[in-house]
Amino acid sequence: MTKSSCNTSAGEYTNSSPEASLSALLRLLSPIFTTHWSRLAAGFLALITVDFLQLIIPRFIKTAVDGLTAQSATSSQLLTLSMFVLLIAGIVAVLRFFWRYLIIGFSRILEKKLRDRLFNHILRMDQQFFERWTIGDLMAHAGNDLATVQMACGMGLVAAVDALVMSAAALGFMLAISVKLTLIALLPMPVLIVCTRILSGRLHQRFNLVQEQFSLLTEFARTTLVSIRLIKAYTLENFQGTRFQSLGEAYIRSNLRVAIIQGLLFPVATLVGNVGMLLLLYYGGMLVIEDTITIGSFVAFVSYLYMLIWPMMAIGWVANLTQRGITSLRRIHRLLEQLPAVSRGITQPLPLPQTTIGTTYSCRHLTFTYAGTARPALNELNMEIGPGLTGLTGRTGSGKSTLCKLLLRMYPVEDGMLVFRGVDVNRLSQADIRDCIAYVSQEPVVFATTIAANIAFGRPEATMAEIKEAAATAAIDMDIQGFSEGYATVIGERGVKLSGGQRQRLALARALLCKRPLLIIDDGLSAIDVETEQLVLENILNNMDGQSILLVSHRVNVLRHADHIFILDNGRIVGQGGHQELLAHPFYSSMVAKQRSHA
Ligand SMILES: Nc1ncnc2c1ncn2[C@@H]1O[C@H](COP(=O)(O)OP(=O)(O)OP(=O)(O)O)[C@@H](O)[C@H]1O
Repeated sequence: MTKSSCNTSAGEYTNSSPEASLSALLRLLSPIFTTHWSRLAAGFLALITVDFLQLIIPRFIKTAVDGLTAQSATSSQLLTLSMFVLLIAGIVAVLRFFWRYLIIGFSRILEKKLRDRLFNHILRMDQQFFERWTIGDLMAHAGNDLATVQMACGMGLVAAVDALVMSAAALGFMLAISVKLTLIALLPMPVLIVCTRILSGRLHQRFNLVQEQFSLLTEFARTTLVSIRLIKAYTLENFQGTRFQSLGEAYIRSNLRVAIIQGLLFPVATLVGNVGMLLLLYYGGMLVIEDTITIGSFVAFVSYLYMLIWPMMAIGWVANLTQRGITSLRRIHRLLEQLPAVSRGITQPLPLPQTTIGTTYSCRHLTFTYAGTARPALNELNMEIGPGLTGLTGRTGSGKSTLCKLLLRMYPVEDGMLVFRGVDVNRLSQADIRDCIAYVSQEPVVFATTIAANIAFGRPEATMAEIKEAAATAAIDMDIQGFSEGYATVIGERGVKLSGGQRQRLALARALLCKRPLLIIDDGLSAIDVETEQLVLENILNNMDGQSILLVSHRVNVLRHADHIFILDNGRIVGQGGHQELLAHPFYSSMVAKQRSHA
């Protein structure tokens, strides 16, 4: 892996990838179409049958009207014709249900399959990806883009086929009655196509704006509720309330702008259709007077002209839907094309060496620069981690968390810089390495579920006894017993029912339960008082079974237990050794002095 791949720029993920060709987009959809071809075929067969049956009805009406004008129609003939019309209407109703169920159902299946694929793909991405794609972008892909593709592959396809069949057949019937009259009646139709194209384009734009306004509104409500304590502390209730109100007003305004277009679309179509009807009435009437066509043909012609209005509108609508569907599919395709930089180039990972002794991790001249920054966050680091307790300390911003994230394979590193159990990490699968590591982050992540479920997050199959054992090692068991519902206590959104120290110990219990060979605690005990921290550490050390622990801390009374301590400054190792040795180190000795005076 080259250096440039470690410094992937924002453009590499977002803009610089060439636009996907239509054939690439088709390849994305074709497996879904192929799997469900029989469902689609049955749906379109029902749709086309409905179209033809609808086209037959005016023929019956023509026969009836001609019979009536010639005064040759009998009541039994009229009854038979009515029964046929009724029968056809019944079949049309049943078939309409089926085409909708089959084709629109297919478009929902397609949407679900794309959504599942997208979701699973996003889950596999690395940290660099999440720094470049915002949650808003990803939600837009999962929401708007998928909905647009679903619409294009559902109603868009229906409208296209429907418009094609209906317009071709209606035109055929109209031409059979009178070529001249057909041409005259169709004169206003191009206006209808253009109007629908323009109006439906505007409708989509305005509808997108409505969706954006709605996202803003819900995101604002979400962030306000999440940070409610901060808002109360700064007495920002009125301020937030006013901002919410103005966002709500913008949402209403954009909805009204949509309503204007919707209000215009059908009246315009009817108006243009009626102009056609006006021409038909005059010229068609003249042809009846001249006896060129019968009254029945005239009536049938009127029905066919009405039937043409929808396909003509559909042409403009389908063109917009297709255009939007392709744009959305391109965005989804671009997202699916992204590969986690961490595993880029690893086609056949080597098997992970199995070992009974604690996991060893080696950094060899490890240098790492975050994308978009000039200065390396880690510079020429050489260190060995494990077995036993390894301490890591240093000033804030010195690169401690960065090192933890690299060990967790959240970012790519150059070949040979990180070696796990004797093998270059770039030759191993990311999942294999992560399966060996339990991680406690600086900011504990807790879920709005029970305490037991929070602890068992990494091992959902763990027994209650195991959960309690991990909680006892993390010295949180007593606190949990204090809650009226014990381990079944639901801890609220982001663990509001717990103190900062309790949340940290909960996160630690979760990591301990996984019993993985390497435990990384990135300043994960900082919110715990010194005595409890001491107790937790002793518990962990007493329960160690050949494991390796990397403990990031600023506290000497914790670090003193480490077999080896590394001191980082500006991304470089500026000191290392045991507690006693480091007492002579300026940074370490000043830390000792400060903490002694605080005690
Ligand atoms: N995602 C990122 N993108 C760019 N720079 C980053 C990113 N994360 C961290 N940095 C920078 O890398 C440097 C090291 O940060 P890091 O979080 O590793 O420090 P730390 O030693 O863990 O600090 P602390 O003790 O405050 O947690 C800092 O200068 C920080 O600004």
